[in-house]
Amino acid sequence: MNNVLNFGIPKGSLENATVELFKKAGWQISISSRSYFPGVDDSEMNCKLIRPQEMGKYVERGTIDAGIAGRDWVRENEADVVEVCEMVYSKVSRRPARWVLVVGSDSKVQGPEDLHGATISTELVGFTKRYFAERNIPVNVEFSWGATEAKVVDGLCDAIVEVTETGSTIKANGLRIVCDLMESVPVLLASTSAWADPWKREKIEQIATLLKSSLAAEGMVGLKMNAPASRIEAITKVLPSLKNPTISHLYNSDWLSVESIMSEKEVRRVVPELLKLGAEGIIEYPLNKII
Ligand SMILES: Nc1ncnc2c1ncn2[C@@H]1O[C@H](COP(=O)(O)OP(=O)(O)OP(=O)(O)O)[C@@H](O)[C@H]1O
Ligand SMILES: O=P(O)(O)OC[C@H]1O[C@H](OP(=O)(O)OP(=O)(O)O)[C@H](O)[C@@H]1O
Ligand SMILES: [Mg+2]
Repeated sequence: MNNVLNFGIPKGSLENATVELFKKAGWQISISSRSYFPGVDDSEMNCKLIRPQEMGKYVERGTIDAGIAGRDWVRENEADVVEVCEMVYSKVSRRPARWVLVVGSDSKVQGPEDLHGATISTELVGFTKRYFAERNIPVNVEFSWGATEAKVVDGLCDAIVEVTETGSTIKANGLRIVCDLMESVPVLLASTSAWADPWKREKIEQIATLLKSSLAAEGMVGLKMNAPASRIEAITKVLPSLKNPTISHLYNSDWLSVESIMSEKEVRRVVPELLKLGAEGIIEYPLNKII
């Protein structure tokens, strides 16, 4: 029988971004409506959609070998799992999600200490309780099933602890962020038993490497050009690179070929300088992965 890795894809906010990232990494995951068992074009993998709030629990038990979930929920559940790597992406951006303390715009609260005796509504109850207990601020923390922002608008609570990415929900409800409590990024988790199994560990590491290298390549490009040998010192000085630019000789010529990897944003600054220094035949190409 083939070796198979049981892998959890986070259902909900991180679902589409995770599937897109796997696509860049070389795996086609297809999710059909109402089915919790996505197809994947890898006979060594079985995928299952699991809520990020429960991923840690199932990975800890070994029900699934590995999976991706926000670090916020892994910590909340104090799951005993191996954190293989972190990846910086959220629902719509490549930034961490932020858990923030939020109040109504007319609230006088300026810091957590002003919430002495207050009622705080949140989905992340354990973390919030620990946060205030560590600061000796007595508060009443209530579990929220969602639409949490509405509760502080309505006066159902004094403050909320909520996750934010773009800030649009907080803004749309006219709320104010008091302070940041925690940042969270998706993490690749493995069960201790899968990590101890040489085949599964290698498979998980392969997935981690390819997902991370796909993220690393985003916004990066390669730039290649011909340069007169006499100007090579000046040209390499203006070229950003991962390590050092690659330089090779053009056949039967005293010109050199120079190649370098850089952020796409740097290209518009670098190209005019390269032209002034005598570079010719400049080409820019996209990158799929940086390993
Ligand atoms: N824009 C975002 N909104 C909410 N959670 C996000 C966002 N970006 C990343 N996350 C992460 O996604 C995980 C929460 O996923 P979940 O699917 O529960 O989000 P949700 O939008 O609250 O789901 P639901 O639609 O069921 O309320 C957390 O780990 C959180 O840090
Ligand atoms: O900062 P933003 O980009 O606006 O994203 C954050 C919002 O997205 C999530 O809401 P969700 O869609 O899960 O609704 P819910 O409150 O009903 O869970 C989260 O709970 C915030 O409300
Ligand atoms: Mg939600």
